[in-house]
Amino acid sequence: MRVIQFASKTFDSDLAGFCQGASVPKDIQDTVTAILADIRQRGDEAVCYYAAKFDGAKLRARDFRVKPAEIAAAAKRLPAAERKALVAAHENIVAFNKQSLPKDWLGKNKHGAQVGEINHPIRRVGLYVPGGEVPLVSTVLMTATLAKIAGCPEIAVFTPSNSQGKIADGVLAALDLIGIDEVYRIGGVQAIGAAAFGTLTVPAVDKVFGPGNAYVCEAKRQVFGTVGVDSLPGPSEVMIIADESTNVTFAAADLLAQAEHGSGREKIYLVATSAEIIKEISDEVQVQLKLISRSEKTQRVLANGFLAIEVKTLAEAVKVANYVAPEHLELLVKESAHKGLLRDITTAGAIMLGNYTATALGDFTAGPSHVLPTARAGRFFSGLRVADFMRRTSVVRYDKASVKKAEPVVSAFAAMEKLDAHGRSVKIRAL
Ligand SMILES: NC(=O)c1ccc[n+]([C@@H]2O[C@H](COP(=O)([O-])OP(=O)(O)OC[C@H]3O[C@@H](n4cnc5c(N)ncnc54)[C@H](O)[C@@H]3O)[C@@H](O)[C@H]2O)c1
Ligand SMILES: [Zn+2]
Repeated sequence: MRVIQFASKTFDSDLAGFCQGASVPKDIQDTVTAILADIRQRGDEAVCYYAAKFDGAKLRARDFRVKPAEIAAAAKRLPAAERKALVAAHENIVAFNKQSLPKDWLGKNKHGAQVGEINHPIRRVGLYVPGGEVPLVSTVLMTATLAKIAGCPEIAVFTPSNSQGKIADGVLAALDLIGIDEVYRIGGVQAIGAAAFGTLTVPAVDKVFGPGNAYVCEAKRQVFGTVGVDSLPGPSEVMIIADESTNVTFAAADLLAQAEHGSGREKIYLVATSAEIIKEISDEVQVQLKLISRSEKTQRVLANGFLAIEVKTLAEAVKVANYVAPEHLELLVKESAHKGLLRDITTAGAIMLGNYTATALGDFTAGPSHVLPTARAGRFFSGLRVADFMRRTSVVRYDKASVKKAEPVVSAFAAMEKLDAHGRSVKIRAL
């Protein structure tokens, strides 16, 4: 862990330097470029090669697609309590995300012409479900549920297998629950490349979604333009803003929870109003580290990806949060400060309010998608919503009366832009 003070002369550059560590280094960028080029050229053959290299899985192209019977069997095997959890989480996710289903609208402009917007689901979407370190069962629900609400006709899911070519039962059971049967047991850069460029076995998609490690995230960035991509959700981040009212045990547990993802590139931030609070919480982190099962990988994040920041006021904490744009932001501060912080913090992916709101509630079951921007992309991206699975077309209809009203405006623009044919095309309708 590193501690810096907001008041220090080098604070801005220290913070910038630490955040820079969340961006993708040149060697990963180059690796990704090379793999994508190979996938584009050799298709399935290259996918097999990289699945063997990175996941240890000996797959033939005809093994990529998971058979319906395998999905059904996994769903059947899932213990009742786990199935119940999937259903409960799904209910909250559906209820939350239905709220943001974009609506078509039709109105009139100042000329009296009809104007409006219509929305359509994106025809074919590719969802990435991480599975390198641990199978992210919840990511199935946090992406596929939204795609279903949007009404995407084709939903293809990509997730890495283990070295035996197997996918975790929970992931397949979640897909079964949502009713998705196009599933490919391929992950990493090779999955993103196959989804974007298409191969003989994998038809190309129109947009790729979902979180992943630095390789997956960088692959999505590089295929942007060939296909659409969502918010570049990379290795997890949490920032906790703490004051004297913070529950130290809870705060330490939440820092450890996001450090445990295990890709090793996760970032955790503790912003506190005194050095004592920082010491109490970071000591407690060390105590609780002994209680969790993934402690070795988590320790790596604690050593390299843990920044504590001492501030004098919550106004300073706001400045830090707005710069970092953390994926998850826990405001474990006195209740009287909540309203002001919600007003002033404008870049967080998701805000968790009050001592009882663990980030893990949002990860699994609260309702909003856990697919959230990282590495400061929260400055310009928001968390995944149903609208991201849709595209919009604007519609305009003039009649003779309204075109007459618009003609002088068009003629003036046509003259300014020296585009005679534009002006003429409207003038002849207004005669
Ligand atoms: N931001 C969000 O919304 C969000 C949500 C959930 C999870 N996450 C993050 O997703 C990440 C999941 O990472 P993961 O690693 O467990 O799974 P992953 O599926 O994202 O990545 C695994 C794949 O990475 C590839 N890979 C690994 N090492 C490589 C190398 N040296 N060269 C090329 N390719 C390589 C392999 O193909 C492997 O299959 C975690 O960091 C987690 O924090 C983010
Ligand atoms: Zn998490």
